[in-house]
Amino acid sequence: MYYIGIMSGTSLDGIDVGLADFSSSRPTLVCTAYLPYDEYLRNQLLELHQSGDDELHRAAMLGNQLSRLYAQSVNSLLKTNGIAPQCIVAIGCHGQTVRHCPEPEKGYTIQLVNAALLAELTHITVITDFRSRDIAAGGQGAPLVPAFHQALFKSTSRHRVIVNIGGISNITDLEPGKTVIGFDCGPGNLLMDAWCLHHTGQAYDKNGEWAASGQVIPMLLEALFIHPFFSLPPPKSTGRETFNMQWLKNHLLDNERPEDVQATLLQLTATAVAQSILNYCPNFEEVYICGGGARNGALISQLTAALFGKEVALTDKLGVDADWVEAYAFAWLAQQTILGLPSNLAAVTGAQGDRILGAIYRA
Ligand SMILES: Nc1ncnc2c1ncn2[C@@H]1O[C@H](COP(=O)(O)OP(=O)(O)OP(=O)(O)O)[C@@H](O)[C@H]1O
Ligand SMILES: CC(=O)N[C@H]1[C@@H]2OC[C@@H](O2)[C@@H](O)[C@@H]1O[C@H](C)C(=O)O
Repeated sequence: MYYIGIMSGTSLDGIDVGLADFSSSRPTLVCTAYLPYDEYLRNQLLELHQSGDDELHRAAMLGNQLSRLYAQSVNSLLKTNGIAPQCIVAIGCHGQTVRHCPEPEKGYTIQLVNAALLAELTHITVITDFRSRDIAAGGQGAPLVPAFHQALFKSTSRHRVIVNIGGISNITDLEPGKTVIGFDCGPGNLLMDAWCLHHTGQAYDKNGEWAASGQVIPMLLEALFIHPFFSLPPPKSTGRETFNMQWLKNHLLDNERPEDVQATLLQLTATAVAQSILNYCPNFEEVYICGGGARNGALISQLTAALFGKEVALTDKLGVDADWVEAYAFAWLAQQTILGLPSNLAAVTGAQGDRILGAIYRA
């Protein structure tokens, strides 16, 4: 029996679907699919990150549209691989984050998805809304993948750090014999993506080549790092509310060369991740990267340099393709919910305790 994980993350690039088998002591990712968002959908989602006219209706319509795309991705993955829907215990569907506000008292987080519709269209049990329970228990509701990193990647002898570089970047510290910690470091790719799109028309800077053609602007880098999120101790999580194009523009003089700004943004991501590791995982031995940022060679070089040349590899080396860790994680989170097991780590999110996450929509 299998589980499916669906992740559509803060990069707003598209939908990752992974089908996993947890039935043996060695879990496997059986097959995967990716469906990119078109520009119109991406822009509609971006607009919903701020208040605007008739936003409840627009949010509901986008939840429906996303769920149809999720269902299409799942159904075609099953068809292509000759797997019947009855073989899937549940789908863990993250949804599309459009607001994340984990502050005490007014805490909430919104991931768009119509899970009822997804269950109808796939005939499979759907689990969603993984973050709300953790927030209700006083936590950040994010990051949630550290529990999965622990389950899959923890070693009894080597001190590993797992780094996810998606729209936002986050780390998980897997020190043998110690409680797992993890938190969001700051921007991953989202500022680089937005700047690149604005100046080159490309959705992202392939392999960081454009950034590598520029020079870091030290004063801009320093100004960006003044944001209090970077020095805030964990638990902490963030999103597009905090790091967005407007925030970047507030720091620009408008006479910078675009490629120099891109180089600075790449350095911002690399340094934010490196500082997080050096400050909170000082005895680390190995760093493994996942998420789309793993495909940015220039970023990985800067990160490696900032970590004084310590070993930095992709999670591929641990047996999981860097592109699929998050979708795999949501399949695992779905299994935790079905088994009635907690899947937040209170030490990571700051919740009052471990909680069973997710809302279940039965097939
Ligand atoms: N070849 C590449 N070169 C440079 N960057 C890349 C490459 N491939 C992907 N990326 C970057 O990775 C991003 C997608 O990453 P990913 O799929 O991990 O994001 P996500 O799921 O939205 O993230 P999260 O939820 O963790 O914030 C793209 O928007 C792009 O910035
Ligand atoms: C609110 C939200 O959607 N947060 C995402 C985002 O993308 C990366 C980082 O910020 C992480 O905190 C989280 O996603 C992953 C899947 C997590 O919860 O671990």
